[in-house]
Amino acid sequence: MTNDDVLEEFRAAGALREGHFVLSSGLHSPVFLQKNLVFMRPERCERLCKALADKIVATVGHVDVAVSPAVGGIIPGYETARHLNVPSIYVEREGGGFKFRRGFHIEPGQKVVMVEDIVTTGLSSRECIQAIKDAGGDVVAAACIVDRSGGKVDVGVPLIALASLEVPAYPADALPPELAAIPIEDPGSRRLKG
Ligand SMILES: O=P(O)(O)OC[C@H]1O[C@H](OP(=O)(O)OP(=O)(O)O)[C@H](O)[C@@H]1O
Ligand SMILES: O=C(O)c1cc(=O)[nH]c(=O)[nH]1
Ligand SMILES: [Mg+2]
Repeated sequence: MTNDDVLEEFRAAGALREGHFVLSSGLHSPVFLQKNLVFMRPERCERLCKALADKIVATVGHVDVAVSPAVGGIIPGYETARHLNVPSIYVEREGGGFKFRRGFHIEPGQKVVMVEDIVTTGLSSRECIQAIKDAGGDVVAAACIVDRSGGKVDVGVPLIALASLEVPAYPADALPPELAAIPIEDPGSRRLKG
């Protein structure tokens, strides 16, 4: 799948949103990829994740397990694991950091691919990779559907992105005036309170 093919799945699902969004990292952006509107269609999710699984195998060969960061990573992690024919587990936020819960665990030395939905600064990916390493896993690669950094982020392991885009994102104190004039949406789960 090309970058355009991937973007077309987002466009056709109404998932390429324009406005004023605060991202998981705290950066502000005029564009948001509302991946859930893509993943809610099993056939779209399957096309993207099969292509991602093929790219993972072509890049690093066999892995033992796929691990994703909740919430956004769970569905693409599961679907990618299905095409890799490996188990799919996830970490979730507890007291700020990512933790394995629900009986999920890593066998010592297992080869892990960390599967994210969207990468912007790579912060969530790095946090997830650290949790996998702390649990004894050997993280051979990270993978994502869209890398919004255009290949610039460093997550400490090779990052396999199905599509790579450069999307503008600004610190809160450096907003262009046309963005500052639009009301803010905060669509992610990082700042959700119980
Ligand atoms: O590369 P980063 O700067 O970390 O940004 C990308 C992360 O942001 C989103 O998650 P978010 O924390 O918004 O919650 P969600 O998974 O529930 O959407 C997305 O799912 C990635 O995990
Ligand atoms: O950086 C993010 O939080 C982010 C960006 C994006 O386009 N989509 C998303 O789900 N998260
Ligand atoms: Mg996420």
